[in-house]
Amino acid sequence: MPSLDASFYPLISWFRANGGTIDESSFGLTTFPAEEGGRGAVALKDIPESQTLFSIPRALTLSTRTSRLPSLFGIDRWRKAAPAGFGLDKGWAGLILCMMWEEANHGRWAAYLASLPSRFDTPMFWSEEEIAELKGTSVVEKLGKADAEHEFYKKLLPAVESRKDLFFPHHIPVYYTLEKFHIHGSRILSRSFTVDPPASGSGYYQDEEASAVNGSSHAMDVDELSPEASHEGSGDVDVDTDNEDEDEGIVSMVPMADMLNARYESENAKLFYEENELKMVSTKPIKAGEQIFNTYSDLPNAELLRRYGHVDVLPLPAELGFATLSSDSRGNPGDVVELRADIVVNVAARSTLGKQPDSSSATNADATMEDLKGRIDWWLEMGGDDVFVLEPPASSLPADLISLIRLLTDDTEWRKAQEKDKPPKAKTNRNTLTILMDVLEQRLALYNSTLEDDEATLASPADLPLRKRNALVVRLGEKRILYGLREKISNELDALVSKAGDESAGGSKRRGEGGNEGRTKKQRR
Ligand SMILES: C[S@@+](CC[C@H](N)C(=O)[O-])C[C@H]1O[C@@H](n2cnc3c(N)ncnc32)[C@H](O)[C@@H]1O
Repeated sequence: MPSLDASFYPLISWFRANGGTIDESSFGLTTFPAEEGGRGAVALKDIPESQTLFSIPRALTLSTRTSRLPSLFGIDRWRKAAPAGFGLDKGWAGLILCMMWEEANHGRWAAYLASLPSRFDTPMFWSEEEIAELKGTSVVEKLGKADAEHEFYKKLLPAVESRKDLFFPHHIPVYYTLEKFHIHGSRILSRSFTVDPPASGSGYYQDEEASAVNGSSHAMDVDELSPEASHEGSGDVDVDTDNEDEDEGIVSMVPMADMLNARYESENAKLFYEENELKMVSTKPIKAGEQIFNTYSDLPNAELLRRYGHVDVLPLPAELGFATLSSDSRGNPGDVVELRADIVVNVAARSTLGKQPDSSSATNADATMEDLKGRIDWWLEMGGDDVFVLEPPASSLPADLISLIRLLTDDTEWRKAQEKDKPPKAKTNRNTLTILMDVLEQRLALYNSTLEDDEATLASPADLPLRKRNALVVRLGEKRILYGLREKISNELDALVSKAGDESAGGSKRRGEGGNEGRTKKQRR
């Protein structure tokens, strides 16, 4: 069993002194090896299902509702957009400012904030060279570093500078810096929960008197637990979390609940809420010595890395169809690949031009692009997506991707779609599959390395730094899906070709199975 670590005592004693309760005979904090999450929670004895491991008074969660700052600042100026106010109830700037202020003034959450990490392995903190390792993955586009800096300079700093009585000038270079903004933002991204308000609707912004009351637990005897508070897996720095509505869930830091690590399909505890407190409850029996996990909805590695700074590496079930060239087939079974529609449009344009007698003419190219632009605008107007999610090969291909390919490459389908006001059905034929193969090649071309390269690097990981290794694991997972899909589509094409051969030998050729394009053999990346 992992040893219990005295470094957790300040957090635990602060938690208990402020009304938190812990079943200390069952629940302990400890430090696991880094690849198992580092600091985390452990079962000290066999725990049955539905046992409360600890409880947190709502008043001890840290949010713009529980911090005194918004009411001291003035709710109107906090909420109103510039120039009348600072729009601090939108996004995470308000919560970040509360965290900065509580830290600067050694407020109620000082011991909790001091216990949180200040160093992160999320790509937000990576160097350019490290970020380059992620080229081709969806992580790069979603970093949101520029948006975060904009929030800091345009919203948070002006609010700070407007109130010298609340934000002392000598605190500014220490607590209200861009670096601190990123640190608190990353703490929110990796640890916060969205907590619904109590049914009574009380406790919106705290006034001074209310928050002066220590957050003692008014434990209620409630047999039935309400739905769980959701882990803030969904939030982004740039997501608009409009907290105007008092019924809406609010992004909150939840001490103790955020000490639990996550692992694919390993969740054994969940956070539930009652009127006055939140409770972490076991959702299955946990054996003494096992880690207690609260998992954020089995995310793919790209998202785990972007939000939390870690990746899951587990055996990949063969039936999911991930391609592997080596004997080591480990990764995250929940991986997916994002595919942008512009790749599909470019491949469709090439295919259309290729069929024209004078494919090199600039006039033809312009006309083709103009036509495709009309089709894609129509697609978006009809609510079509501009990013598709490719799942492991055992799952079916996204129906909307097939539909878009038909819309872009088949004039009859395009005409029918407009007549019926409905995108084409997701039926595959030789033409769609050939285009899909090309799309997969183009998607693979976005990476700097091949599956072979990555597997070879991972096979000799001796001095692979953690960030490089995590980037490689993300790339590898995505490529294993793309290679697997390419194999699957190639087999489907082969089957169609031989079926068409048989039928033409037998004299009957089915409609729709004999596109003009021959199948082009691509060089494997
Ligand atoms: C909610 S906190 C859990 C407590 C955290 N381990 C700590 O030391 O404070 C989430 C963070 O823990 C780490 N983590 C969680 N699950 C992990 C896992 N399976 N492998 C590696 N790190 C993990 C990541 O750094 C993540 O951002």
